[in-house]
Amino acid sequence: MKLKSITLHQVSIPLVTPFETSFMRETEKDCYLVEATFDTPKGEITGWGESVAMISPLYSSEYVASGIDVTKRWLAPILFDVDGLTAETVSWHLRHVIGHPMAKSALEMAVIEAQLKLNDQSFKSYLGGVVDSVPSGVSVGIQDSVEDTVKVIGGYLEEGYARIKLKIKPGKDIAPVAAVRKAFGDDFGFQVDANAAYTLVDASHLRRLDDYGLLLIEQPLGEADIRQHGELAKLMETPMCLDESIDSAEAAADAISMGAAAVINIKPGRVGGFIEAKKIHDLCAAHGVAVWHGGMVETGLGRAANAALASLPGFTLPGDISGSNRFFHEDITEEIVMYDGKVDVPTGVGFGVSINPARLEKFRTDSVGILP
Ligand SMILES: CC(=O)N[C@@H](Cc1ccc2ccccc2c1)C(=O)O
Ligand SMILES: [Mg+2]
Repeated sequence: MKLKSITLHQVSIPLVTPFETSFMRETEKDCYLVEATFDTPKGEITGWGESVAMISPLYSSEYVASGIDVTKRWLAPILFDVDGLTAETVSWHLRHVIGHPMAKSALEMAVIEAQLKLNDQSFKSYLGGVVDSVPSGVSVGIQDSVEDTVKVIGGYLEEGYARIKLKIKPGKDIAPVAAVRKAFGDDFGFQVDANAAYTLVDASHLRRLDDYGLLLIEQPLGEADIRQHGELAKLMETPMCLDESIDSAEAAADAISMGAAAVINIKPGRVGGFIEAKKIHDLCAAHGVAVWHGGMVETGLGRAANAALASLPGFTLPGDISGSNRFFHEDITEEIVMYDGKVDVPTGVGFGVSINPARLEKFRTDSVGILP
C-alpha cells in the first residue's frame, strides 16, 4: 500500500463523571484520531487509528500536542516515502525516531485497518483471536469519600462488571479497599492501580493490602523502577502487575527476569503498537505470566481494536475494556456494550466499527491535514 494523506482529528468528549487517579483528575477525554488514505491494488482505502496520549504528560511523557507535532514533523514524512507499506513493518520504518510510542501506535493502527480492509479481514482473525467475547472489568477513580467509593463500586457490581479496579494513592488506599471488601465480600475480582504513586519506602504500608485478597497491585512504584518492583514483590503476597513500566517487549523481558511482574497490563499505545503488544502477549504466555488488556479511556475505535487483541488466549484476566457508557454519554463509533460482564469481539472487516461523522463533528476541536 502507498500512504497518500493523513488527517489528525483532535477530539474532546465529556466524561459522564470526573475520573481521578493518583496523577490527575479528568472531566473530558482528549485525544486525536488518525484518518489515513492509501492507494492499494483495490483502489483508495482509508484506515483509522487513535492515540491514547492524554492532554498532559502526566501518565507518560507523551501528550496530545506532542503526538500531533511528532506525526506531522517526523513520523508521517517517513511513511510517505515507503512504497509497499505493510502493518508489520510500520514500527521498523519509524525506528529511528526515539520514543513517542503512542503516536507511532496511532499511525500503525491506521495502516493495520487499511490492510485489513484490503484483505477483507477482521482484526480478530488477523491476530488469531480465539473467543467471541472478552470479560469486561471497570476502572474506578479515586472518590471524595470511602462511602462514595462503596456506592460507586456497588453500582458497577450491580451492572455486572467482571472485575473491579480501584485507583489508589497515599492516604486513599487501605481504608477504601477495606470498606469495599467489608461491604461486598471476597467473592468478586478486586484489584488496585496506584499509577506509580508510591516508593519502596512505602513497602510496609503497601503490605497491609495483602489482607484483602486482591488479584494484583498495579504499578505501585515509578515507571523506571522495574528492579524495585522486584524487591517489593518479595515483600508482598499480592501479585505485582506493571503498566507504565512496560513500554516494549524488552521491558517485559526485563520485568519478568527481575520478578517484577507476575502479571502485565498490555496497552498497545504504551508499547508502540498492536504488533509489539502481540509480541508481549506471546512472551508472557511463554513465561507463564498472565496478561490483561489495559485501558486509556479510548473511544469506541480503540475499544473495538483492544477487544480483538484481548481475544488472544493469553489474556486470562478481565481487562479495562468497559462499555462506552462507563465514560461517555455519546461515543464517536457504534457503542461498545458491556453485558453479562463481557463485551463482544468485533467480527466485521477492519476494526469492525465505523466513525460516526456527526459525532466526530460534534466532538472535534481541531483537524490537521498532512500531505507528502
Ligand atoms: C482506565 C485506566 O485506569 N487507565 C489508565 C490510567 C488512565 C486514567 C484516566 C485517563 C483519563 C483519560 C485518558 C487516559 C486515562 C488513563 C491506567 O490503567 O493506569
Ligand atoms: Mg494502570
